[in-house]
Amino acid sequence: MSRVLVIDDDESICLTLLHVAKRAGHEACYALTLAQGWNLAASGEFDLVFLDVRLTDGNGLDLLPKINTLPGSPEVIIITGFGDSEGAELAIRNGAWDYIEKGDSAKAFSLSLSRALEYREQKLSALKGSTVVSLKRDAIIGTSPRLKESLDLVAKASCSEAAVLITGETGTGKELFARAVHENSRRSSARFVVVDCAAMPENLVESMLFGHEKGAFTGADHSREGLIRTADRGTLFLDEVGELPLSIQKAFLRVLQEHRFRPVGSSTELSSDFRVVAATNRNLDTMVTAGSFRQDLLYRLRGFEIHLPPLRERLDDIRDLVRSFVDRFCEAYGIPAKGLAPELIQLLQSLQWPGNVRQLATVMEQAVVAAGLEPVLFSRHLPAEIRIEAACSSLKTEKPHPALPGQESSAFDCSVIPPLHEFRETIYNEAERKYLLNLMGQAQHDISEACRVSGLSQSRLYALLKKQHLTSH
Ligand SMILES: Nc1ncnc2c1ncn2[C@@H]1O[C@H](COP(=O)(O)OP(=O)(O)OP(=O)(O)O)[C@@H](O)[C@H]1O
Repeated sequence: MSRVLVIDDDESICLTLLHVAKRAGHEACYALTLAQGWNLAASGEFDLVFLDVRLTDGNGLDLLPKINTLPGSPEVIIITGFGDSEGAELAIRNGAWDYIEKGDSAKAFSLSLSRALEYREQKLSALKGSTVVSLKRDAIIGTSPRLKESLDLVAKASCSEAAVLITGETGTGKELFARAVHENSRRSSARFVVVDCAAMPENLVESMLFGHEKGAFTGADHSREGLIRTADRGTLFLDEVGELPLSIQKAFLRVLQEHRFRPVGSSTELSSDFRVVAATNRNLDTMVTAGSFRQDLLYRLRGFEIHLPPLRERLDDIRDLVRSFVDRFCEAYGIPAKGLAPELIQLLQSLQWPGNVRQLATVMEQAVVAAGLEPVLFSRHLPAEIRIEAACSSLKTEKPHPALPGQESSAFDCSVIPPLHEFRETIYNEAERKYLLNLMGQAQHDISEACRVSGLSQSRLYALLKKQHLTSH
């Protein structure tokens, strides 16, 4: 059960919201002035405040920053009258959870209330369960239980000297976590040396890792220190370790065991006190079975294994990640910080994210650019392909279910319902694009033929192709 406060000078609105909150099983009370409201809110006992904008004794938005600094930092939903939506957008930018209009139905009030309280519950339980408070993790964003399990392992691995293997899909943050292991270890003042095993030409891998003497091979004009030596007293990060050629795997295993190696063309052995952290998005066990990865090396690398979950399995983190990316890109583009509409977050949480956090960052950069100076980011600012994916995934979640007596069965039963005009526009656009692709394919890119088949004029056809970013040839 949560505690809800309504601050509004219209008593009928207060009573409606009180009823909505109580029916959902929460305790609720109301205040008809800002002064009274603040007195109640300052007790710090509320989880959620419904806050009107225009009250007889002042503007609700002026109270928002004060409410945000209260110890329990309750969620705030702004109640707006007709024509106040600009102020409401500003409110979201300043930390309000959502805004609702006075004319909205009680169902809309109750939906907004339950979403805000659900978010709050997750936020509080994530804070409570935080066992890794002492870990330096500045760049790693997220509080989901799945992410925290991985952070716990970082904390454990950082206290040890054992090798660490970080696994996970592309873009899940493997390099970020590898850096966190280094930064939290006793080696943090020495270097973190990245070896991109996928990007090293096979004939140079050995000399890049072990170094070489002058004249060791054609083109070796100078002797060069290898990356293993550079990582002395620090951490050697083998990114994409699954791509390491088999011949080098054998030599590297020996270095891992003895911490001694011989640069190419040298007769002297050198030593290096490095700690290895490796990462891969491949299944190394399968590679071992297939004979393309050495079992003994895998055994050696797996001192600690940290698996990073894909973003779709920790959707709770999306909000914080988006907040951080939007702030970062606004700063980079020199535009004022933006608020985030809850419907934007819900849409982002409905997607699969095959490129994980990296893909989310790219999408948010595009959205920030598209929104320009608008103060709040909405889903309409997202790139078209993302909105289409969301619309299609909501179509796929359609599940036939018998209608309850007196209730119509819903055509699109999905958790994220976009506004109808947005949904319609997305589907319409997708259909139009498919039509044009088929049309141009069938007409073999002959414009006159395409016009004949479609009944479109040339100028209209060109305009449509341009709109859909399709070429006419
Ligand atoms: N939890 C996170 N918090 C903040 N940023 C993150 C997080 N996870 C990943 N990123 C960002 O996403 C991008 C990709 O991360 P990173 O390069 O570490 O992924 P990766 O798993 O090593 O990817 P790949 O397998 O493709 O090399 C980086 O810009 C990184 O800063």
